[in-house]
Amino acid sequence: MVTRINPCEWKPQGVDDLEPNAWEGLRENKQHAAVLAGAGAGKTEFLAQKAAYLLQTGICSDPNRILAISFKNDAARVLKERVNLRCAPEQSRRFESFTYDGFTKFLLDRFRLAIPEPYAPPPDYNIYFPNKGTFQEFLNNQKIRGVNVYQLQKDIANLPLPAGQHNYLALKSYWQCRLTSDEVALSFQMINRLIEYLIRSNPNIKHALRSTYPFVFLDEFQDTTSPQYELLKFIFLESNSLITAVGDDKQQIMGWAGALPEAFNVFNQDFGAKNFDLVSNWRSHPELVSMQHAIAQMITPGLTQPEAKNTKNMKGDVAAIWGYSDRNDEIQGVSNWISEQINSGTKAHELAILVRTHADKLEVEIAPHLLNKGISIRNVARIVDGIAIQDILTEKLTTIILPFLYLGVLERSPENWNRALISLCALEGVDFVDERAHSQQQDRLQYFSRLLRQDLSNGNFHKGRINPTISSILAFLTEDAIRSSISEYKQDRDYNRVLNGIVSLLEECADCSSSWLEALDRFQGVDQVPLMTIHKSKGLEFQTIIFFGLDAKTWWSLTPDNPEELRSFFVAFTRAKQSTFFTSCSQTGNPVTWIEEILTSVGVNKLAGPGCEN
Ligand SMILES: Nc1ncnc2c1ncn2[C@@H]1O[C@H](COP(=O)(O)OP(=O)(O)OP(=O)(O)O)[C@@H](O)[C@H]1O
Repeated sequence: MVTRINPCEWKPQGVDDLEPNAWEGLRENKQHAAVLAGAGAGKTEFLAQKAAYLLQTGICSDPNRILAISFKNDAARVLKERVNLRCAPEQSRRFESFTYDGFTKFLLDRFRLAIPEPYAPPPDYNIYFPNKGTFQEFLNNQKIRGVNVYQLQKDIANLPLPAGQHNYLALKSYWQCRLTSDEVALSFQMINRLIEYLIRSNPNIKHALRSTYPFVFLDEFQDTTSPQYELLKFIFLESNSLITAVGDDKQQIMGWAGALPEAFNVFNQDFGAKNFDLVSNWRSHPELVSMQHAIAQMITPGLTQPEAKNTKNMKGDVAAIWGYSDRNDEIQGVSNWISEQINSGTKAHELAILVRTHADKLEVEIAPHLLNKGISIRNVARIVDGIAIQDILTEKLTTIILPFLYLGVLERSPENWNRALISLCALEGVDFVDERAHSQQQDRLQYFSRLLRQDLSNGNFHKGRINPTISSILAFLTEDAIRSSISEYKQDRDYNRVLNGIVSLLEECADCSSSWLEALDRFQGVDQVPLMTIHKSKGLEFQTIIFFGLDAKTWWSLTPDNPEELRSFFVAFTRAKQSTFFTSCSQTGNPVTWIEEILTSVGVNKLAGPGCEN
């Protein structure tokens, strides 16, 4: 039996301390809480600590669970991992971390048959991502005239089912076509509506959710869409479940995708939440924090500057706009600068290149220059065998397989051992209080990792070994157990897509490595310069950020009256722990003068870019 910690004696793990407001927010378990904080304030860390607090003290006791909903797959995975590593397995298995779409899909797969007819989709439904063209095509095919495509798109996402009650033929017909076609495909917006209908029609499901999850965490709350928020409100308002919403209004960058305006105000009004403002910045050092604050003030005037907790550990400029007049000079100059940084000891994966859009175009331009210097770049959005690298890395199947591969390569690796054992016990349904069953699984793991080490000995380094080794891991864990416990993998197509992606990416990495360890590290992006769009960089952090293309053509919409774009700029700026650089090339576009002026006023100067100083 795991011993409970007295709440007064509980201490945070992995960090020395929390700031006073974070402590208060963590201990708040009588009222809903809204934790508002700037970039790098430790919002995600706060949720991981709060989960550990609730589970380890028994405030969230068996069989109750914590439901955590994050915005991105990797945020959901990181949160889950932190809780796994800090809590006993019996506790951490009661922490369920989903993305919003993952949560609604999980409910759909579980309760599909309870959706009133004719809305229950078949078990092998697909997920699809419609765009304007898809809706237009539908209207054309159905010969429906006079319907605005955008309005139809909005109504599908917002109007409750059954569709006929709105006396709106196009909407009803859209649902009918989708649900009766040979291959049923649903968007996540449609799944949201189906779940709302499911719960409205089955009050017992609502009660079950309320009693299963007395604690609900919402990360990056500022980007929750209206239908997502309405569904959560419908399930949890006026229940005993306590919601902790964390976020930062200044980082709302999903307005175009329907993010709820004034999300925190709406939440406060509906739920009467108590507010906790975090005032530290643990990520960046004081000079960078002051610079970031100038932009934060433009988004929300009157803000107090956060207290920077990180220290500066580098010489030279911490931020600058690097001016170029020629695109080749820009690419060459930045490549040389990156190479110098790596030669002086910076890890390649700590130097990230961000772009507003079209990471693939920049990859084509810059990758050969870096490769000439022995540096690899990783475009996290690149598709490998039908799936983006960033998605492969955050898939649950990857989190299960990877620790086993490391155990086959490393003689001792306690972290990977723990991760592998947690997966094994969870898949075998081992009760963690059953010490005998637990120790049997340890013996099995020990035996199997010995076999894996024979399989992956370096004399055996050949990419042809990857597929059979992964197959043997899956056979050991049994694919059936994996697929029945992870709702996303119920359908062959989804499961195979991920599995093929993992194998192909690992084979690709083995091609440029000289050992298994190098290939596995490479798979994870170690020693490669990450390249991504700002949207993909959300929630991440790096030592240095180089933002390519601060010019009026690339960033035509960065104007003083477009707050969403300014917030995107702010997100990019705040990813850096030590330094942030922007490139601006007159051959690509004119400078964004107004933002350059603001940056200059806080010490971010425009300089000749590396390589053209003379
Ligand atoms: N109490 C703490 N003590 C020391 N380090 C901390 C603490 N809280 C957070 N950190 C570290 O500070 C960094 C930023 O934390 P985190 O990512 O949780 O911030 P955030 O508020 O979610 O950031 P953002 O919204 O900008 O993505 C991380 O490296 C994290 O490990």
